[in-house]
Amino acid sequence: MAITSSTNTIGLLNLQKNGKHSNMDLPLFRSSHLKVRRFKRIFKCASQVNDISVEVVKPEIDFKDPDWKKHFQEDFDNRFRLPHLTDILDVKPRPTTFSLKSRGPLDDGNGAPMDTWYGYVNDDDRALLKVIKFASPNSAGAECIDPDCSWVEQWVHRAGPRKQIYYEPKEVKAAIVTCGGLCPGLNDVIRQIVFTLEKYGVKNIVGIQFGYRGFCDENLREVPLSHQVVQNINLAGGSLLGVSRGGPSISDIVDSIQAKAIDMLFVLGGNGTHAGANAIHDECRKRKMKVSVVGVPKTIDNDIQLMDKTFGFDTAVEEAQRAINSAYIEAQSAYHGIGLVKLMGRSSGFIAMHASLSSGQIDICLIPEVPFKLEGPNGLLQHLEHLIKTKGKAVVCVAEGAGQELLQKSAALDASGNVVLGDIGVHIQQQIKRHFKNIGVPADVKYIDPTYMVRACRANASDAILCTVLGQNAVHGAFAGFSGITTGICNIHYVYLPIPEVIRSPRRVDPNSRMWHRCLTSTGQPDFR
Ligand SMILES: Nc1ncnc2c1ncn2[C@@H]1O[C@H](COP(=O)(O)OP(=O)(O)O)[C@@H](O)[C@H]1O
Ligand SMILES: O=P(O)(O)OC[C@H]1O[C@](O)(COP(=O)(O)O)[C@@H](O)[C@@H]1O
Ligand SMILES: [Mg+2]
Repeated sequence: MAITSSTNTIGLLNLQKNGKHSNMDLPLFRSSHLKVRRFKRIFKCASQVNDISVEVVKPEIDFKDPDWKKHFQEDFDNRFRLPHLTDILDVKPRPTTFSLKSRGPLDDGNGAPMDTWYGYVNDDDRALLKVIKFASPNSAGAECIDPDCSWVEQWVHRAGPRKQIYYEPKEVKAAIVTCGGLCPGLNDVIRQIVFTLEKYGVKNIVGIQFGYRGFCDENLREVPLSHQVVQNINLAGGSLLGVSRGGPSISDIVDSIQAKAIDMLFVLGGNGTHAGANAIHDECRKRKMKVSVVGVPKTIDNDIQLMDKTFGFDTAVEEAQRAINSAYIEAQSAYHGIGLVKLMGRSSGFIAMHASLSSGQIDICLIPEVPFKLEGPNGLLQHLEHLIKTKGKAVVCVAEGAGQELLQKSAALDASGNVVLGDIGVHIQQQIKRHFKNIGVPADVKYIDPTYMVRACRANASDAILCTVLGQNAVHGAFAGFSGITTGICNIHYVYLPIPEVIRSPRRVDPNSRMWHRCLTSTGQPDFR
């Protein structure tokens, strides 16, 4: 069993879903029973399964053991150890070619490092993963390892350029691939990866077109990338290389990596893409290939574990303001106006929660993590009736994954195996219209679905900076000889994390967190249960 802290976990959940067994980490303590019940509810609504049974397997930590913290930390260090080329290959380090010490305009960035530049990260540098010491398991959002909520330091590896590197830059062929759905900032990351590779002295940089598909489709050629090609790509949204879902098998992808003689692969994508990247890394290791696979988490939904946020999220929240503001204006200008905005968020309601909070115009925010009822005295429709009576208008923001249990279930999957969700926005719109018609009160419902507008736009300033740092750190990680890692921001410090730790489960809004409570305080909405 893995003793993990990614979600303050010390127990393992044995889950039976539609007859199949699987294990999942489960945040325990505060009240295990409560958490199990809540988890069951969240899981049911996120995965649209009815047949689900949950059993908590006894945690393996013996808290009576005076050394339990030491054991926990050893286990943590093992899990967060970064896979390195030297684990399987006899490769020797060499002095880095990356230095920002200027040697004049003719310098090709390919000389020896300057001893006097103190810009390198030491391999033993670490950043703290958790920074709050909770005094009680009942503190809001408490993440506890033991019942006393003891403080245990959890250190992760600091990202950045190392003094020693494991590749000869002139011999390196580096490839970049972007997978999954679009996200603001993809081009910014591509651009920074290319700039940084060139700074090390890499000449052979290519883009793989349309996600993993581009590895094996003969019609999709490698795109040569250089400073000149990527110079202005950040000015537009989307991905210069294109994206896709689904694609070839891992073994075919690795065959292609071998055939194309790729040494470094930079993979930009979400949970699914990272699962693929880790499988590619494993297969390369099995074949004893000297390849560094490094991820940069891309998900507008912000659902990657352990990170403060993923790039594109801020932009999405900002872009969503325009839709919310339009919904508000429509609602305010109509007699008994109800504005309804659907935002992305397959299983995590971060965009809806943050967009609601920042707009200050939302009366009701609905997210996948918090189930709600439409009907009945505590239902959403009753509350809307109240808002129309008292304020004459209402604005609702719903995440696409919210309330899925209210819709007809579908077994449809997209090419990557993600469940195709029912349209909760359309459903709520219809139900509101029906309800007000039934009670004989006029209501003017305006539904806005800005889904693709929100994610196809160019990164805003703060995301552009995040993309810059992550793109650069991805290259530093590959030159440092790591593989099977991803780059992120943790407590405003930049770190490398082993891929399996960030994709254990999607990160979700904790309904007990201060942020969700702030959102409820701001909207003033009751519990719709
Ligand atoms: N478990 C997995 N193992 C290997 N590859 C995967 C896995 N899940 C998804 N992929 C691949 O990763 C790519 C992107 O996945 P998807 O779920 O669509 O987007 P995201 O990476 O944003 O979550 C697709 O090409 C898909 O085939
Ligand atoms: O219509 P598409 O391209 O499948 O994308 C829709 C999905 O993309 C998302 O933004 C997440 O995409 P990723 O997992 O690729 O980051 C979801 O919120 C949404 O369900
Ligand atoms: Mg995904």
